[in-house]
Amino acid sequence: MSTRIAFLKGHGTENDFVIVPDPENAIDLPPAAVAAFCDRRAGIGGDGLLHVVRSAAHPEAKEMAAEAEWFMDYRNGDGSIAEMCGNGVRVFARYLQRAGHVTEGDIAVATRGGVKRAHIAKEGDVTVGMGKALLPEGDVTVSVGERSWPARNVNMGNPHAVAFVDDLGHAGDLLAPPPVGPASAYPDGVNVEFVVDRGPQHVALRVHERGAGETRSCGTGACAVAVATARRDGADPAVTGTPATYTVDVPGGRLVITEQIDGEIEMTGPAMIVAEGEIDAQWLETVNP
Ligand SMILES: N[C@@H](CCC[C@H](N)C(=O)O)C(=O)O
Repeated sequence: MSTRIAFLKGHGTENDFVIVPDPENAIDLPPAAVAAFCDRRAGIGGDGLLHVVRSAAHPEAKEMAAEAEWFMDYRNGDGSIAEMCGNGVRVFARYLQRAGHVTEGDIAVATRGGVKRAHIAKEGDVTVGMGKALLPEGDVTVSVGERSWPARNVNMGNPHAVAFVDDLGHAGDLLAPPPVGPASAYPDGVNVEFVVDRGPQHVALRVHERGAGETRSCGTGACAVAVATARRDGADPAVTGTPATYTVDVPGGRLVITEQIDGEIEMTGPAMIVAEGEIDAQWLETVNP
């Protein structure tokens, strides 16, 4: 691993990320190094890591290079790879703007879940086109201790189980991944959202993220929740011919999600960069000798 690595720290509704700019994909980032960077006590700390690479320089993104110059090589805090990260895309767009790679307005970002388009607003919010939700058939159940709930299986590029509960406290401490069944519904693991109503088209959630634990927000999770809640409410924009907008409160703030009549989902919320620095070379040696 190179001995001088610059990093930044950013968050979107307190879903926080270590950002590692590496345009030419020259930095070796094995899972153990990612986990060390994201460690909140012995590292920098983050729910995940945004490896910023030119699409043309990354084997998984080359084919998207004509459409999107930059690839978000997203890693969960435990070092595992995920297909998509909604808050991550917003923070990624904010980073590209801050670094001067793009200006305010519309930009494209390559992700493992395809090319996403983000709009950077003057006021500070970033809106991202999240694509369409898939709602696989089949009953899913989420359990915490003695309680269990039926859940909705929603795929936003990454897998989610959305459970409506009476009280977010019923989700308990969420120190461990809540069991979700049947396991065959989620061969690669799952992100779990617990949801309560707050008012008309307004809900609140808690989330246990695959590869990160309980986090303060999850953008793909908020989209999954908005779609699951809309269907529960009998609102399917493709059928009603009216877009459905839901406000989703997360422990770290608020996201606004709109599903258009063609099924395309847009998510709007804040995205900030909070710090930048350089990884200490000696520490790096202990992480990845
Ligand atoms: N926090 C993210 C989701 C990150 C990936 C997730 N943990 C997974 O493994 O699928 C978001 O904002 O969407």
